[in-house]
Amino acid sequence: MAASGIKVISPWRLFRFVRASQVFRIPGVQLHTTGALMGASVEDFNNAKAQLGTLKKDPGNHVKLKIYALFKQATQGPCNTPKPGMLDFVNKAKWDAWKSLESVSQEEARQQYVDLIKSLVSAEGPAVATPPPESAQAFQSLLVTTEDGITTIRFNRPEKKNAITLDMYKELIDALHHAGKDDSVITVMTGSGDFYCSGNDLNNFTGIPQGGIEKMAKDSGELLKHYVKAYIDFPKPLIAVVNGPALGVSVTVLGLFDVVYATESATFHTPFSQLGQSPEGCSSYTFPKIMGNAKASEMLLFNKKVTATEACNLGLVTEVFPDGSFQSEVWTRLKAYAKLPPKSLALSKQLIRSKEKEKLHAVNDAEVERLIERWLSDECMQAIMNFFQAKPKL
Ligand SMILES: CCCCC/C=C/CC(=O)SCCNC(=O)CCNC(=O)[C@H](O)C(C)(C)COP(=O)(O)OP(=O)(O)OC[C@H]1O[C@@H](n2cnc3c(N)ncnc32)[C@H](O)[C@@H]1OP(=O)(O)O
Repeated sequence: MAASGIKVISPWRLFRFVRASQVFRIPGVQLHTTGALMGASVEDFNNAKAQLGTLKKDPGNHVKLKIYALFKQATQGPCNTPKPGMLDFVNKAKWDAWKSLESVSQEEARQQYVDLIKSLVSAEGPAVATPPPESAQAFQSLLVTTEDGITTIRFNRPEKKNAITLDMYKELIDALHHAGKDDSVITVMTGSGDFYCSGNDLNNFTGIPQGGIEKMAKDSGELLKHYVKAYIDFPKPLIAVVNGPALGVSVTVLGLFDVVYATESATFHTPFSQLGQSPEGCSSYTFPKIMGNAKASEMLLFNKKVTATEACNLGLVTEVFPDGSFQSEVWTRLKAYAKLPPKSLALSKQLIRSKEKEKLHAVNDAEVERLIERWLSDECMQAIMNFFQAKPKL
């Protein structure tokens, strides 16, 4: 169907509705037939063909078949190709549609084609200027784009190694909610620059706001809970493209992703005890489940930094790619994933997740409760002061 600029999908769905009737009456679309005798010019016909590509709504297979048949009839005259076999549903449906127009002249078919496209365009209402992408409008510290069925959420503070500020947590929650509802098939998280993300921005705990330090800890706890909840409840496949070192909360939530791809030089580090803190992102549950208690304890209690290959052997990372070909190999693969049937993907993910959603929410609540205490502890305050005074690298 390349010539008519349309694609017919799902042989089974097509078979079901085309089998019943070859009469094209299209509900919801009023045909403004200007009369076959007047005849549309070749220019009108070409314009209509171009307009077809601008339709925002999928007109459905029934209409697409009609468009196809009119296009063939207008450009080639009556159907003159052998009838496809009964089991070749798509080609049989197309052939039947074209064949059913054999008594229509080419000129008349051209006019009907033009009228049909006009009707579809006017059914969509007046053209509205496309707003700039939400990323450009709304987000300060993220780059969010949707292309080829993939919504990409990119941490975008490379000068601070993509550390997550309080505002950035809010932006990430918004971006995830939006991605969960948009028409993309998969969602990808990645980082700008040489880091994936250096975790919580330690400045989040340095200013003492009105209401005192207890209120700050409580508010941060609420924010963290919502942040992690956005991952637990995320309805579509969520894929991390770990382009460099990852720290703290950016590592712990990886246990809530469906797939994690990492470049060879990436590292994974959760230095909680070093910072006087405790695990979050449901890692106190997901890490032992993924890698076993002993290995999880090395990471979550004893601050062990693991390489991408080690993280892959532990089951936290799905696959590791050479640094040189990481981006091209991963994005080629993601583009192919985004062509899979979206509903099937989302429903399969939800089946997997639904078994333990309740558990994950309970773990999130418990982790946040513990962290609120930790943030008020001398151990934690001392660790943060040390970072800003001596700037020891983790
Ligand atoms: C709502 C609240 C929820 C809280 C949830 C809790 C989560 C827990 C965690 O996430 S724990 C992990 C916290 N992260 C860290 O402790 C990392 C601290 N940073 C470092 O150790 C190093 O900066 C580094 C190893 C990430 C990178 O070292 P490198 O030498 O390559 O680069 P610089 O140190 O020069 O970094 C460039 C500038 O970026 C600033 N920066 C980097 N990470 C953070 C961070 N997490 N918080 C604050 N600032 C960070 C760094 O200070 C440099 O800034 P400067 O140019 O102004 O000096």
